[in-house]
Amino acid sequence: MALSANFQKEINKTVGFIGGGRMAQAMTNGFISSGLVQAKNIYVSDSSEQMLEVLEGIGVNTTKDNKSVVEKSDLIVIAVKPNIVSCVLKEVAPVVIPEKHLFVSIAAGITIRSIELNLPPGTHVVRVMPNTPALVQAGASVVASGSNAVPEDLVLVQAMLRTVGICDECPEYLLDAVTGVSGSGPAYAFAAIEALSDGGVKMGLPRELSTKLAAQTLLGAAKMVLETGKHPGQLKDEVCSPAGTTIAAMHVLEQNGFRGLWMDAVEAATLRAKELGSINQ
Ligand SMILES: NC(=O)C1=CN([C@@H]2O[C@H](COP(=O)(O)OP(=O)(O)OC[C@H]3O[C@@H](n4cnc5c(N)ncnc54)[C@H](OP(=O)(O)O)[C@@H]3O)[C@@H](O)[C@H]2O)C=CC1
Ligand SMILES: O=C(O)[C@@H]1CCC=N1
Repeated sequence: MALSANFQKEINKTVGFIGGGRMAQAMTNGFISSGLVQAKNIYVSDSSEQMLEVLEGIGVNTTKDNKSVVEKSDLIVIAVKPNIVSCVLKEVAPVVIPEKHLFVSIAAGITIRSIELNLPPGTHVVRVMPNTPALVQAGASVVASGSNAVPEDLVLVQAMLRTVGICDECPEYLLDAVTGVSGSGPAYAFAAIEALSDGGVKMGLPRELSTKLAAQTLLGAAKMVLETGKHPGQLKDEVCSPAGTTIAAMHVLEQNGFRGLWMDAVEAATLRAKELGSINQ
């Protein structure tokens, strides 16, 4: 399985983003650099002047007018915070043409049902949980189909997301758990890299070297899991020499609840996604 995406043929669609923050920028940069969509065919709206300036630097079309993004786009990504999704959908609903537009929501926790209820009947909706490594074409996304979406919609959205990483499909009820693993997961990995680097600095390594070694080590380990198909436990065993250095370190990690901590973290993020869905109908 490929860790990162390949260059793709350009799609003949205009793509809109409502909300031009961190995730929209990761996706637009990924789409443009993979050759999937030209910057001139991307329309982004954001309420922040500062954000619009950053987006102009990428070369995409920018505006403060959410409705004009819908009018100019075939596919519209809803990339605002979960608590304002319904407000934004109500605002643009009058200009939505159900036979033309495909709505793609990346908002954590927000259900397809609540999105569909805020749009004209029959509007095609796909819900996605992406992650920020899309910026460097090493993203992980999972898609779930709305009740009016047709197979071609899912094929299109998956093809787009595969230009910025891997993309799988699952039933919607699993998307909150996906959020807990891969949506929020980059933050856990960044914290792990920082902590590994701190350990190196504590033992005398210069910071720059220590961070580089920590990041490359997580990247290499992740590549081995994806490319060898071996169970991560087996790969871990292959590093642990009898009475060696690694098993001594693993003992410390296990004594301090390392695995339980990561599982608790995924559970907390999943439950928070469910909560966001129930309070933002
Ligand atoms: N960041 C991540 O790693 C991931 C995020 N997501 C989801 O993506 C969505 C966006 O997250 P993220 O990119 O981090 O958020 P950001 O806050 O970085 O971006 C959202 C942007 O939308 C702007 N905005 C606020 N109100 C409006 C409005 N009415 N119309 C247009 N734009 C508006 C915000 O401006 P202002 O700041 O001025 O309010 C901000 O610039 C969320 O729903 C999140 O759950 C999903 C996967 C991963
Ligand atoms: O923290 C959040 O709510 C968003 C969703 C997944 C990653 N970031």
